[in-house]
Amino acid sequence: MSILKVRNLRTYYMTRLKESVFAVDDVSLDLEEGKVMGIAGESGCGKSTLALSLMGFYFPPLHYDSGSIEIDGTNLMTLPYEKLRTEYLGQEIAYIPQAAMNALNPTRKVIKFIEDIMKEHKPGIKSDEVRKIAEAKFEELNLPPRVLNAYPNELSGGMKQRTVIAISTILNPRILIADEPTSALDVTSQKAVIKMMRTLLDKGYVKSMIFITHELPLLRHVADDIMVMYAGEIVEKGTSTEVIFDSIHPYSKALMGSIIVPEEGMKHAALTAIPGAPPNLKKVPPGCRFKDRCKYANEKCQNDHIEMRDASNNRVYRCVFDEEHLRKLYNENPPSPADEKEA
Ligand SMILES: Nc1ncnc2c1ncn2[C@@H]1O[C@H](COP(=O)(O)OP(=O)(O)OP(=O)(O)O)[C@@H](O)[C@H]1O
Repeated sequence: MSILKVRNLRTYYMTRLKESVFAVDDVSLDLEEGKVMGIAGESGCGKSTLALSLMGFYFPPLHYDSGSIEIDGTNLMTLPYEKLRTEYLGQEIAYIPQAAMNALNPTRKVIKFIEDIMKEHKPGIKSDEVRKIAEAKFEELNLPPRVLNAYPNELSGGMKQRTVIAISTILNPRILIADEPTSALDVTSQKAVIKMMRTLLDKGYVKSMIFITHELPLLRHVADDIMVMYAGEIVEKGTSTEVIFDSIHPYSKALMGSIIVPEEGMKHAALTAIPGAPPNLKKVPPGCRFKDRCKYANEKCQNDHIEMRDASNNRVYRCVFDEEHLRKLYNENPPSPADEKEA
């Protein structure tokens, strides 16, 4: 069953020079109950903007253009912001922004952040009741209760990030959107964060999750399904195993080839940089947005807007070539470092 249903969402930044930057362009997705959806793409592809847009955070310079965001059939875009804030945000859908752990006010104890959230949503709740709920939740999540009395800068990076996740999910939101929750952490802390996020799902505190990262391979341990984003658009959707080990779109392939730390099952893959940079979204080029970096691009890729197309196993991707042709291209001319297209 789909908890979150997004259709043809378009959102944009209006710059001071009155230029529109469509950072989320015609994005559709279905988030199923019990599932983790990974969103991967290079920096600047629109992942964080998608997260902000899903939360209804339309504050200048970010604006809504068109499309729908439905939770259980209610289109969030039709709700007054106050209703969205009090009835949906934090309870139905919660968001952990990038680098949230470094944004905690260092002069307040952890329990105070939890009190603020709980008192906002349950006016009249007593402080000792908040503490009881927080202690029980922290125990379930394997966080020592002493953390509640700590100041943020008394915690290690990994512990601080797990604490931020515990604070953000104190109201048991059905959908959790985590933006790069493991970046800037060492491998051990990354694993602890991922384990905790799995615990939140397994224990039913959170029903579904969106996990945003620029490290596509990391999603192998986290996500059930993956969407790859490029220049504001989704370019491929499939199960985690399919997208990681058998990607169809040339960009997903390139992203997988550019991993720095080879992991189990990928150790023999050649390391390739993706030449060039994503296009400037102020002036989106016609045709395929990846064409200038794609070694397989030809004249078909130059002009028309490229639509999503179906592939085997209910997968979808955005390319002029059909799946069979792409696989043939990969066989004949593998995406290898030796013949990278010049930027
Ligand atoms: N305040 C802003 N005003 C104008 N353009 C913006 C603004 N914030 C982001 N953008 C542009 O929107 C596009 C998408 O940015 P976004 O931060 O969503 O990408 P991202 O994939 O999350 O990257 P990162 O991983 O670096 O956060 C980029 O082209 C970026 O330059």
